[in-house]
Amino acid sequence: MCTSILYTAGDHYFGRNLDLEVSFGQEVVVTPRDYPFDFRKMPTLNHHYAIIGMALVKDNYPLYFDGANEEGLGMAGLNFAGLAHFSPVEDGKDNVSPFEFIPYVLGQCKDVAEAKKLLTNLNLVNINFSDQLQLSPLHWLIADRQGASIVVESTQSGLHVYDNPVGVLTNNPEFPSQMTNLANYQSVSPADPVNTLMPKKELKTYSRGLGSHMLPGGMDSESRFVKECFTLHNAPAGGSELENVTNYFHCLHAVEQQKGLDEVAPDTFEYTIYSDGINLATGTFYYTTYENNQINAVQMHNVDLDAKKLAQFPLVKEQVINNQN
Ligand SMILES: C[C@H](CCC(=O)NCC(=O)O)[C@H]1CC[C@H]2[C@@H]3[C@H](O)C[C@@H]4C[C@H](O)CC[C@]4(C)[C@H]3CC[C@]12C
Repeated sequence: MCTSILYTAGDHYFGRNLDLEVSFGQEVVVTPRDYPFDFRKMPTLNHHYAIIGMALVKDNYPLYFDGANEEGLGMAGLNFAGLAHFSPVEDGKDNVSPFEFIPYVLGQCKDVAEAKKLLTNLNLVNINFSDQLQLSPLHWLIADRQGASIVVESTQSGLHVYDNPVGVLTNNPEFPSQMTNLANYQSVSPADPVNTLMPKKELKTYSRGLGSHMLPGGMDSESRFVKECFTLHNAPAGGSELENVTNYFHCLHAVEQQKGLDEVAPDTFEYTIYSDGINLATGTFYYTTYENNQINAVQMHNVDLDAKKLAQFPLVKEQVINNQN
């Protein structure tokens, strides 16, 4: 499972938890402006916006899991198993495979409004990257540095682009169903509850935090969607980049999966392999890994964005303990 968010605190911060039982060997990858993006059915993009994000580089092709471009448009692919449907190539359509979708959008669009325009003739097609790396059943969260966000889902009933008023995406069910389910949790609150159960009787509160007693806490995607909406929309805005980044990672880590809690096969557990976030205004990309709670950063503009080669930063996976004596 995965969770992706857009946190607003002066600047906008975008990223995700990647929850899975196996690692693909992903790293932080910057694709400079003149690094050609070849597409199977669309013309090559020889010049495009530079992109920073988490990717697996295969045969010199950056297979992005999530990322953002130099204009502050971000995008993340999350599992949408059993519901994602990718079609055959159709003449007259913009035929793009899911593995090309992040470079296709981030390479050309500076904000959500431009992305929406680009998507009007899109057909997400069932073309594998290779026999070894077949299509993943994904849906996507796209967000920009003005705070707009949309969800893109390609299902049996066609391509759907939804405005996302909450800035959160997890996995199944479809986005509109997740939004409908939220209504069940409207009374969840950081404040003490008001006794509407028996208004004329006194009920003593026995604990702090009772306003969130009904908040779901399961690993499943519906529970994480509700929990993250509550966490994100009650998170304070910090007064500095350091405070904002700290708050941002608390929001993501609130729904992280620890090893041992989500068994996907006998004795095999999905866990939060990494959490990442980019300040969409400055291009600083931050991440933590399961093994290393320290926040690491790669600043996109410290890389030569006119270079000819990809810039690759292997993840720092070693735990760092600040020994005080
Ligand atoms: C499985 C995860 C999504 C995490 C998630 O939701 N997990 C588990 C669950 O819910 O079951 C997705 C997100 C991005 C995906 C990768 C990217 O799309 C890039 C690449 C695309 C190729 O078609 C397949 C491999 C490859 C490398 C994908 C493998 C599966 C990834 C890593």
